[in-house]
Amino acid sequence: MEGGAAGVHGHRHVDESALDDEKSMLANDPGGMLRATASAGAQVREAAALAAETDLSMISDEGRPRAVVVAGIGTAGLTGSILSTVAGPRCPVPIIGHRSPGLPGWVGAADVVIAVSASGRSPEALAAAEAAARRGARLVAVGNPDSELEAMAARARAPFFPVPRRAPARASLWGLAVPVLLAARAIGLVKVNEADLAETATRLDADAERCRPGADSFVNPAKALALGLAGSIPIVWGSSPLATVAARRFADTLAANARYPVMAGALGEAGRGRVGLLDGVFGGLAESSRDIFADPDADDDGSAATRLRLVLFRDGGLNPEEDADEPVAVEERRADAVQTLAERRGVRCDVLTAEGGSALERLASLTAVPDFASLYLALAHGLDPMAVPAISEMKELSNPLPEGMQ
Ligand SMILES: O=P(O)(O)OC[C@H]1O[C@](O)(CO)[C@@H](O)[C@@H]1O
Repeated sequence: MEGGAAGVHGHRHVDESALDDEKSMLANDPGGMLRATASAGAQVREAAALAAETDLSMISDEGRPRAVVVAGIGTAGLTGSILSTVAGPRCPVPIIGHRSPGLPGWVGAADVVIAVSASGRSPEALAAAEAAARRGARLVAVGNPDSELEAMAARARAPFFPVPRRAPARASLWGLAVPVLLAARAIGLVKVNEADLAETATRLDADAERCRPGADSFVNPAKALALGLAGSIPIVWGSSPLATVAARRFADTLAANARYPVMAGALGEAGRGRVGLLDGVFGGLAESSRDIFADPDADDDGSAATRLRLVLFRDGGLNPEEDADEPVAVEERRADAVQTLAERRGVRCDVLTAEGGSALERLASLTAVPDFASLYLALAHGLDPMAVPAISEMKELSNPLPEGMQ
């Protein structure tokens, strides 16, 4: 049945066969989200090349700042979390993500502000750039060339990293994140080198190849992950700070692309509270009352059973001990423990384990497959993964009418 409001087309039940036909999948993705997501590796290379042409002496000459504020919302805001995790727990300068318009009151001339916006016009990034310039903070701007943000950076004589526009912003994660990292490198906060960038891009390319629309579900990890999640309430927990950034990204893309409600967070925190969900109505109770001979997708009344599905992002013990806040062995034991808990209660669990040497590559290894999975889940429900009318409707309803139209 077609459903939804405001021009949303889709169906509640998942159609697995929709993922078998490459041609119809591409037709159901008119905005080209599959293609844009496959460009992640290219985005890393392109951003690194464009960044090499940006003069950063203005921010690097003044040495180490008191703090770095990464200002932006949505995907742009996530770049602040990526910077924090790549800088690691030993970073000598606080890195603060700021997701509302303007800047915290304490930000001033001793600080660096990185304003990020894919469109170059989010009120959050623009107000932060404006406040940074007014308060004499060192400003760097990242986003759409020929935008208001670029003009603002030019007026403030601040470096600007152009990120060629790929709508929507969530399809530009890598194009936005790399300039933020390179700006932080210029002030000595991260050690990302050219080899890390090249290896990260290569890994993103290889994952895009494994997850390509033409690869069948039994060899395509993203289609398999999507079909496993179908009809469930996903819970996505990360075993380490880096894995938690990837978990939150998956929650963002599952919500925006596939319109699934997701709970995401750090396993350390969840283990002290939310892990109780595994026992509840959608967890152990749903599993223990399930008739094993019944259609796995149908309840007594014929409707789909709603159950939790745990997706565990593990850092794989690759975090160097001396760099970690807590011993890797503790993270690993906690991840093993939650898998055991899920197993004991019959809650299904997918595990994604990070691979690669650098923090950036490990993060990439935990985002590529899930990014594609969110698209396949949307397509299996007949949803256009790009168009989110609720966001425009929300903006329309919450923005004041222009002068003269009240
Ligand atoms: O990166 P931008 O263009 O500032 O947008 C911020 C956020 O707003 C949205 O465009 C929604 O309006 C998101 O897709 C995005 O992450």
